[in-house]
Amino acid sequence: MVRLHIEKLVAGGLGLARTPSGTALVQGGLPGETVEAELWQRKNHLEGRVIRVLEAHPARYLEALPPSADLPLEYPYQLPIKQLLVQESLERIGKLQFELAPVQPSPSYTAQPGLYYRTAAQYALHPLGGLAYRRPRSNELVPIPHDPLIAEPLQPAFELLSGWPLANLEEVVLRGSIYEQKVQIGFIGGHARHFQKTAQALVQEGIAGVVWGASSPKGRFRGPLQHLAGTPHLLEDFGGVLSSVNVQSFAQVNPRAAGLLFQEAAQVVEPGRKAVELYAGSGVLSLHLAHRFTEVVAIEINPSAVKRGEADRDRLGVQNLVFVRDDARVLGRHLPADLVMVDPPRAGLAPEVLAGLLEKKPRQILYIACDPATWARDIGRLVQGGYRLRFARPYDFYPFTHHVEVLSLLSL
Ligand SMILES: C[S@@+](CC[C@H](N)C(=O)[O-])C[C@H]1O[C@@H](n2cnc3c(N)ncnc32)[C@H](O)[C@@H]1O
Repeated sequence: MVRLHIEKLVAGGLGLARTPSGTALVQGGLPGETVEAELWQRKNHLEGRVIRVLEAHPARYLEALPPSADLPLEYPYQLPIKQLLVQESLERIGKLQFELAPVQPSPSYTAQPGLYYRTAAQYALHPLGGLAYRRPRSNELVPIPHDPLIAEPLQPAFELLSGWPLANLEEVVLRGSIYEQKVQIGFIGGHARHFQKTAQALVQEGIAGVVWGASSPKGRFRGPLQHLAGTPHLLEDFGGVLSSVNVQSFAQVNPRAAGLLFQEAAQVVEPGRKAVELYAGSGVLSLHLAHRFTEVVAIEINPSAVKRGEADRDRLGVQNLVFVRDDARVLGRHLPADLVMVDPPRAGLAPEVLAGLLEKKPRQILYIACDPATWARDIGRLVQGGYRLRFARPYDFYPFTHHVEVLSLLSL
């Protein structure tokens, strides 16, 4: 066991500390804290985990939070940490000196800033009843009697499920809408036919809809899926664009913060003839930008997201947007374009996408990222390939966690 002083948080939410044997990256401490940690050797650095906090950060948040909340600090203190984390990722991984615009805080949903913002959450079922979280990087189940990160419309559903007998299930998923003040539930695992009656009873209790998904090694809702009861989707307001959301496909979990990002994205790009969005989900970003282009193509792999996007487009009367259900790696077929927008999963851009961008060289690339490390890697490569980074701003979509979103614009 060693005593360490945590200097700062780095990408991945790990605390960086210096030791006589080299740099250590530890899980569980906050910048400025003195901790006792156990360490082990990784390739070229030490890694570890905090066992005890010896001198806590004066603004440490002391109320109970779920284990995913790895930044337990009073809200205003979280923001400079995220700003620095993105800035340092860009310098260390992207090898770029560039001054970021100041972090955009999450808008408040209640009188308590930073809490009650998430409109989606997944829980495991504790063997002794109630909902539980899997501790990050382990299989340990931690019971959670209350989750102050989920938005208010999800709270009654959380209570209901906590006391409901839900045998033979692996996970429950919640997706709510602040706009509609309603919630959908997803059941994962077991057999759909065992949950028909439960689903109907939940709808009678006020749940808007229930969907079942088979447990699949490919991931949540990547196997067989069945709609069990109630409505198939909800509407949510993302910065003035009403977009459909459902439990089984991706949508941003902090709608007000995402709405601000989409609005700023629409302002920072130069208008043009054609825009292509890769990793488009249901195309909320394209819907925000469509009026600035003659033609917009949104490419997304998930069929449910494409279906929702097409319905949203028609409901909103947007006529210059087409969806293509395909892999982002086919981007070459849709270029040239004046703008390519990307919002990839945490792994960042697929090598084929990066190569396609560098070959076809669209004039502008709008890059939205949920992982600063892979974003910085990709930005570094695009800059090496001739682009200039023009604008980048961290957005706090995920208060009380180390996660941070980035909006950025590159051009030739
Ligand atoms: C971070 S989400 C962004 C969605 C959307 N921009 C939004 O804000 O709602 C990433 C999206 O990429 C999609 N996706 C993942 N891999 C893909 C691929 N290889 N080709 C196309 N879409 C992909 C996922 O289904 C998901 O909808």
